[in-house]
Amino acid sequence: MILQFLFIVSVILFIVDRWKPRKFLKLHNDVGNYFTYWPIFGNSLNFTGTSEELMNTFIQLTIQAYDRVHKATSIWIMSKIFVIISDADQAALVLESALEKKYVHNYVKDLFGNGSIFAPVRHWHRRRKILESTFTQKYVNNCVKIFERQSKKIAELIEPRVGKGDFSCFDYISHSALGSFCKTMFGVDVDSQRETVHIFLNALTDFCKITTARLFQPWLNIDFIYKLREKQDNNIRIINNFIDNLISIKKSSVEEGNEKIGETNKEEECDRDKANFKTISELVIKKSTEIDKEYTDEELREESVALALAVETSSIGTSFVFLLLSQHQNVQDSVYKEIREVLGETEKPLQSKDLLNLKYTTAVIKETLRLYPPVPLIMRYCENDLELPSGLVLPEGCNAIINIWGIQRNRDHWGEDASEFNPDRFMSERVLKPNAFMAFSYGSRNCIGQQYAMLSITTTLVILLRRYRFKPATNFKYNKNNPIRLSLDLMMKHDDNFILQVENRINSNCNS
Ligand code: HEM
Repeated sequence: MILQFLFIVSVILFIVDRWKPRKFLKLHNDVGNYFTYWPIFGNSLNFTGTSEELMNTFIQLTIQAYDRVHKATSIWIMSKIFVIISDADQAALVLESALEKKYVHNYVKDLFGNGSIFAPVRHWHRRRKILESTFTQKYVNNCVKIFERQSKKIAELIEPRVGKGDFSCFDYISHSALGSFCKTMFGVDVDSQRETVHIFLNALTDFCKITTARLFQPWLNIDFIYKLREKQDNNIRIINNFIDNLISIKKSSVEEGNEKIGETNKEEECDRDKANFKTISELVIKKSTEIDKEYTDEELREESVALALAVETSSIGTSFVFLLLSQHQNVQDSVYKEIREVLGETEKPLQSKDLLNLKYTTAVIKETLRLYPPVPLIMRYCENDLELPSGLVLPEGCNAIINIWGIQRNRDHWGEDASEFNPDRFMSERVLKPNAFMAFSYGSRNCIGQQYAMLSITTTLVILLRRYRFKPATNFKYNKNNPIRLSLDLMMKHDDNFILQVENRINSNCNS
């Protein structure tokens, strides 16, 4: 029975493979790649293997793109064509004109529904309007107190790791960022629930891993063979339960007149009152009511799950910054020096205006996100024919992959030293090509949380660098011949889980 089914499916796929639309065949002819094409599978067999191998395949496609007329490659994922764009101007046009994320939305909708990040455009307009009115610079400035408190908790938690050799900083950072998110989104403190947070973050990571595998290897969607649906359903259940629980705590606290918001303590409440702090959930509900009708619990959950994923992106960015600082001691010294000069010796509460004055620190964060963008690619769907500046036409119905990784390392935009870590390039008045920095994307569907992410990363840097010096992990010095190992699972991470070492600054010799 199974064999018969597989035979019929193979015949159908073979026919589909032979009769691809002419416009797509022409597109592949104009763009193409150097990989082997397999009947039925197209290039998708190149995307099997570990998350690290997937990232390496992607890097190879980027290198191929640099040598091609349109600075792009095209791949067949079974019978679907994807054009991978590695030039800033070509990408900018696609990001401005093609707003749909149809292909990827199909794979993630069971979890994110119409949550803003992947939402179909008909839902996205309203969601974007609501979020945009919330994530203003003014609002984000008020979140600094929460970022500061959470970062101090990381500082306490890593204390036992001081001088004890290699450890991964990622889990500490990611727990803390989720803590900030739960506080800013719902006013709920989850710090005492480390195990629940851990299970939630693992489910989110596993969801991304399975989704990425399925995106590039569509046969993994045959559930009765691969049994991934059950795993994915379990991940979704864990993630939704966690968020639903936060929503219900928030709701009951509102009903009880904000008497007890989660496990908020008195001192924190006092701070919140001072800043007249409203949670993101309060603001989005208010805005949705003003626009048309109040967010349902389901809408609020979808948006919250999307934002939790976005916050995980920020944790990855923060961890890359620490990884690079551990490798570049001179840069770490300069950041520390700037922190002392701008913020002084005493540990006054941090103010966003001071953090925004940390120009070199900001340059270090941007340079890190340039070389190691946590979201290295974005998929968009072309609903109409789209002519790019190079003359290439992306026909209606094809998918474009914006190769943020490739654009941010393209020598045409960044010069011959494009793959070197040099924060000074963001200190100069004139960045070589401003739209080539796309870590937060570009155009009307760009990242809403850019200021939130930048301030939260800066706060964590300030708090941890004041107290600690970060050193490379044993026997690990990266260079051209020994690059940082990367993995790709919707987001890009360090495959060795951001391993480094930590010392007390007070005891370290270079304390200037
Ligand atoms: C270093 C951290 C971050 C990076 C690198 C990043 C990057 C991105 C990228 C590449 C996109 C896709 C945009 C597109 O499709 O064109 C995006 C979308 C988005 N991000 Fe971020 N993000 C970060 C942190 C955050 C944070 C902390 C939040 C909120 C708390 C956030 C909220 C969003 C939202 C809501 C969208 C969807 C925007 C839309 O579709 O209109 N992001 N982000």
